[in-house]
Amino acid sequence: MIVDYSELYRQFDGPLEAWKEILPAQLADAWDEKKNGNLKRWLPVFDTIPQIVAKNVDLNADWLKVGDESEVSAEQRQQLFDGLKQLMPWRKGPYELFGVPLDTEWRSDWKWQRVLPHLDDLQGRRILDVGCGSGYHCWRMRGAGASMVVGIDPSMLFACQFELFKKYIDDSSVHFLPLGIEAVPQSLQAFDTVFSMGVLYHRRAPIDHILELKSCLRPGGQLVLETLVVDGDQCQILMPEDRYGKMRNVWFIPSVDMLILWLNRCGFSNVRAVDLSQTSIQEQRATEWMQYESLSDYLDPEDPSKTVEGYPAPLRVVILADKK
Ligand SMILES: Nc1ncnc2c1ncn2[C@@H]1O[C@H](C[S@+](CC[C@H]([NH3+])C(=O)[O-])CC(=O)[O-])[C@@H](O)[C@H]1O
Repeated sequence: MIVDYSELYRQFDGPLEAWKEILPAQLADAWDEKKNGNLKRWLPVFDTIPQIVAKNVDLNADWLKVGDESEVSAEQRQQLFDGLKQLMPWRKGPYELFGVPLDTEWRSDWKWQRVLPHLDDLQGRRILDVGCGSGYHCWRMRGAGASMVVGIDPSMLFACQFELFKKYIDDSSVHFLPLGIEAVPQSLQAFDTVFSMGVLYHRRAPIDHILELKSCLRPGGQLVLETLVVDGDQCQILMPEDRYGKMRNVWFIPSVDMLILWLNRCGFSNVRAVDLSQTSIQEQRATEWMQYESLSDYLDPEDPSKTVEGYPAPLRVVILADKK
């Protein structure tokens, strides 16, 4: 395993003790190269990139800034560039690593700008970010004052991308666990804020997902739920026949009012939508660092208000809710 989790275990106290008991086995399994063949391709990157710590780090910069160009030699910069290339595709960002601009498929900073102003102050909070991707938002949460951030995501590519940045950032309070939400013990009630952004529509059982998120929160904690929605009233929901915007695994896309109903039925209070935004082809697009298809290829070329399958184009809501 390339990651030393001893600091994480040290910080997992109080209600997190229950998870600490099973975590070592879960993590060993996730990092098992026999079970995930791609790790053989990605892990060697960690032997070839410069072994330094960044001096100039700005977790509040939209292009998350880790190190200045002046902190590395031309040779080290090339090693970094090559290492980053080996960990493509880069979907969630953007970052700037020792002067190398990493323009990712998503402008995840735009989502953060839509979310952050509405949140309970993150200062001193323990946060869980479910489906955290490369961990871009985890770093931004820490930049906004969180005392500890735990990001979980079952993608081992995202895990490697996160660990590459973690190598250079001298901060022991942000952690990535390469696990799905299913791996979190029930009734943990350990986090002050739980984020689930871009995950709900991938879940076959959305109500169970909401209840899982709730069980991670302490009483009085805040849920931040960001997901795809469709226009319509409390009775409206879209279940794609097959793909949605060429994405597999899209199950339920409710209206905002239906989503609010779900959260109320799950026992949350103060449920409110704070942002509704159409995803633009400026926010999600192919770049040098993600050269596959992106949003413009998923939309009907004749009518970009629809996906290629004829469904409404991606519209995303941010909902906040309090656990009683
Ligand atoms: N069972 C699971 N448990 C946890 N995560 C999962 C699971 N299954 C898939 N994921 C992860 O959920 C993330 C969803 S992406 C949102 C990223 C970020 N939050 C963003 O808002 O930009 C949006 C998208 O791919 O449509 C991916 O990284 C999956 O690996």
